[in-house]
Amino acid sequence: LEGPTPPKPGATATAPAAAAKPRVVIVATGGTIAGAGADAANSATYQAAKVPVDKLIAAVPAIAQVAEVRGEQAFQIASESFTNAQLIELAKKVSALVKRDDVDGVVITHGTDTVEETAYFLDLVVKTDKPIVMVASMRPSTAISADGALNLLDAVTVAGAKDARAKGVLLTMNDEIQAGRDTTKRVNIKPSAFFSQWGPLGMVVEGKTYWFRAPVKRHGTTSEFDIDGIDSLPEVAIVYGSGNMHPEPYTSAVAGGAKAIIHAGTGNGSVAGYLVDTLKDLRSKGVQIIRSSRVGDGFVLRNAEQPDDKYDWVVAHDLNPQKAKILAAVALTKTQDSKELQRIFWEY
Ligand SMILES: NC(=O)CC[C@H](N)C(=O)O
Repeated sequence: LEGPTPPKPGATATAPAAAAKPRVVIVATGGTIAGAGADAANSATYQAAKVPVDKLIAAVPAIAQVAEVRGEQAFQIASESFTNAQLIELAKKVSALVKRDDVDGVVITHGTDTVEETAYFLDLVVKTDKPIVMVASMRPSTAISADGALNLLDAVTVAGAKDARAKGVLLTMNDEIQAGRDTTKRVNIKPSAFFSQWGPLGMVVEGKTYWFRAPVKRHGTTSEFDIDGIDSLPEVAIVYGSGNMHPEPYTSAVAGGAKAIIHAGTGNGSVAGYLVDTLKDLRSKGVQIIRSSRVGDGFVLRNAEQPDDKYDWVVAHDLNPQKAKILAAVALTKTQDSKELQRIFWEY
């Protein structure tokens, strides 16, 4: 019988090197994931944006097994208070981080209320294939069955995963990996708050990613937009459709500086007959009219319900009003041409 090959004379035995852990930066912005309540029974009554990032990381020791992490406190706010100025500041910070050789991925802790807007904004303007993963929670850290700790661990896992590269900005919550472009807050009181009509991209379970689909819309390195060249965003207003409307919400939005109006229309982005002249008039003054829908799912068809070609209006494709607002603002930094705007709404 042959035994193991004896080492060659002069060779030194070395232990196999431990695989280097991915280096992930956690950029904290506030929200419920950093929230604290008076009592463990307070799952919905608490103050958001209280716990600093280093404490969030220290509360999940398992993170150290998954990645080498460090935290940066960008803001400490509830996400409904995000303005364009903060969106731009955050995107520039993330853009600088992903350019560094010592950063493999970025996690952003955020409030759930507008995380879908921030996720889509970063998806459009940060030119990178490195994973950028949004994370949030529905229960504050002090609550029984708080969801933030596992969500954060999962987000770091995804941000450090090679197979998460080039998939656009992601959102990791409730074991699911959602596309930042598609995902939207659908339930305002349960940990299963986020949903995409096209389904999650994958799941993260016990430190492993499992993928089922990939985004086809332009994002990251395939996007024509770059935060490094954007210093401000134009005003875009959303007007919510219902029965018995009046023109003033549209006209006063424009008087307040809106360069585009997202019509969150009924059904397939329909417009009340008595409002059509108001919208045509605003378009003739240079305001972009973009038809989205107050219905959560589906997509608005061009020239269905209203003759968009004739009126020179744009349709928001499958983007809900708040996502359409983000894309319109980003697109208007580059073009004022409605045909270009429509092309962008098909491609992103
Ligand atoms: N679950 C949450 O994060 C909501 C808290 C708060 N309104 C925010 O969006 O920051």
